[in-house]
Amino acid sequence: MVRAERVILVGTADKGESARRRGLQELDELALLVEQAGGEVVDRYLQARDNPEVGLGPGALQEVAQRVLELDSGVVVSNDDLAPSRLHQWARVLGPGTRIIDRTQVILDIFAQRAFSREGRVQVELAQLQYLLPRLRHSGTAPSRAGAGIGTRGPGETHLEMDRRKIRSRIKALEEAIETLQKERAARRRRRQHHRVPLITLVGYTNVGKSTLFERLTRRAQLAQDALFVTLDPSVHRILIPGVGPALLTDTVGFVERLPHTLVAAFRATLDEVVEADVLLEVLDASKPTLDQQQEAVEEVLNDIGASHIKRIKVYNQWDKLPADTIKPQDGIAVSARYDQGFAGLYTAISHALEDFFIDQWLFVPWNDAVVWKRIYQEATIIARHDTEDGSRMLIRAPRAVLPGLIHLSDDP
Ligand SMILES: Nc1nc2c(ncn2[C@@H]2O[C@H](COP(=O)(O)OP(=O)(O)OP(=O)(O)O)[C@@H](O)[C@H]2O)c(=O)[nH]1
Ligand SMILES: [Mg+2]
Repeated sequence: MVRAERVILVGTADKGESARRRGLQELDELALLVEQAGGEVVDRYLQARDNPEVGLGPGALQEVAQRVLELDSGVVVSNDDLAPSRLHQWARVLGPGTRIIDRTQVILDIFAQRAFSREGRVQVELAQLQYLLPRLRHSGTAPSRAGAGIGTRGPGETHLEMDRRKIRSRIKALEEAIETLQKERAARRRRRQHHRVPLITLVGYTNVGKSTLFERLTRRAQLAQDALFVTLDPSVHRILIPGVGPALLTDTVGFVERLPHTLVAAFRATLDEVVEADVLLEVLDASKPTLDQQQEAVEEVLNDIGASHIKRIKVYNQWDKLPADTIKPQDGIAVSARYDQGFAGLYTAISHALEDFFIDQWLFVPWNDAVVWKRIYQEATIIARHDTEDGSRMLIRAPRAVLPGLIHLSDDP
C-alpha cells in the first residue's frame, strides 16, 4: 500500500480570539479536504497577523520549513491561495523537496477524482491547466516539485512536463471541446423538456451523504421501474415518487467552503443540473457540529450560480447517529439514507414542493386527434373523463411546461 503523503497545513488569521477560532475551523475543513485527497495531516500552522492578506511572514515561513524537516513532511498546503510570485518565494524557502500546493489545488484534485463523465474530465483538465500555466517557471518547464501526489492528479497531470505553448494550445482545444459538449447537453435538455418530468437535484456540502441518498432513492425506484429506464446523462436517473409519478434525480459534486470562483465557472455546465432543477434537496449531515458551515457553503455556491431562488427542501441526513430523543428539525426532514429512514416524509415534502409544477386542466379531445391522445398518455395523467360521440372531455394533470402545447393542439368547445 502506498503511504499517505505527510501534509502540513498553513494558514493566516487576523489577530484576536474569534478570528483565531475561525482560522482554526478553516484549517479543520482544509484537513478534511486533504484527507479526502489521500493525504495525512501531520501538523497545522496558523499565523495571526495584523494584515493576513499579505500572507505568511518570512519568519513564519522559516518555522514551517523547520517543521517540514522535523516531521518528514513532503507537502505543505496553504489555506490561502498562492499567487505565482508567492509560490516561488515559498519554494525558495521550503526547498525543492517540498511540494507546495494551495486550497484550490486540493479541491481540483478532489474534483479530478470525482469527474467521471467526459464533460467533467474535460472541465477538470481545463481548470488544472489554467491554474498551472501562470505558475510554470520562466524557463518554460513545469515546476520541479511536480510529481504524483495531492494537487497533481487528474487529467491535467500528463501535461506537467509540457511547455507553455503546448499547454496554451491544449487549453484552446479543451475550451472548444467544452463548447461542443455544452451544445450537446443543451440539446439533450431540450429533448428532455419535451417529455417534461420534474427534475430533482441533490446538493450539499461534501460527504454529507448525497450519493448514498441518490443510490437509495434510485435503487428502490429502479426495481419498480426497470422497463421504463431511459438512457440519460449518467448522473441523471429516472425515479418514481409516490404521489408525484416519474421524476429525474441528479447527484452533484459536493460543495465545499470557499469553492474558488474560477472553479464554479468551470463547473457551470455540470451545475446546470442545479440551476435547471424544479426542487433542490439540500442534504445536510445532521450529526456534525458544523451544520452552519455546511449551510453557508451551500448558500454561497447556490448564489454564485444563480440557483438561490429554486425551491429547496432541507434534508437532515445521518439522523441515525443522533440520540433517539433528539428533537426533529422544524425546517426540514430528518432521514437516514443508510438505514432507509424518513423517506415517507421526504416523499411528502417533495410532492408538496412540486405542487405548482403540475396544473389541472379540462380539455376536449376529439377521437380522431391521434397526436393529442398520444401526448396525453405520455405526458399527462387523466383524472376524470366524460366520453361523447365526438370525443372525450377530460380533466388532466400535466406539467405546467407541456400544457400550452396540449391546449393549443385541441379545442375545448
Ligand atoms: N451513519 C450514516 N452514515 C451515512 C448516512 N448517509 C451517508 N453516510 C455515510 O457518509 C459517507 C459519505 O456519504 P456519501 O454519500 O459519499 O456523501 P456525498 O455527500 O455524496 O459526498 P461527496 O460526493 O464526497 O460530496 C459515507 O461513508 C456514507 O456511508 C446515514 O444516513 N447514516
Ligand atoms: Mg457524492
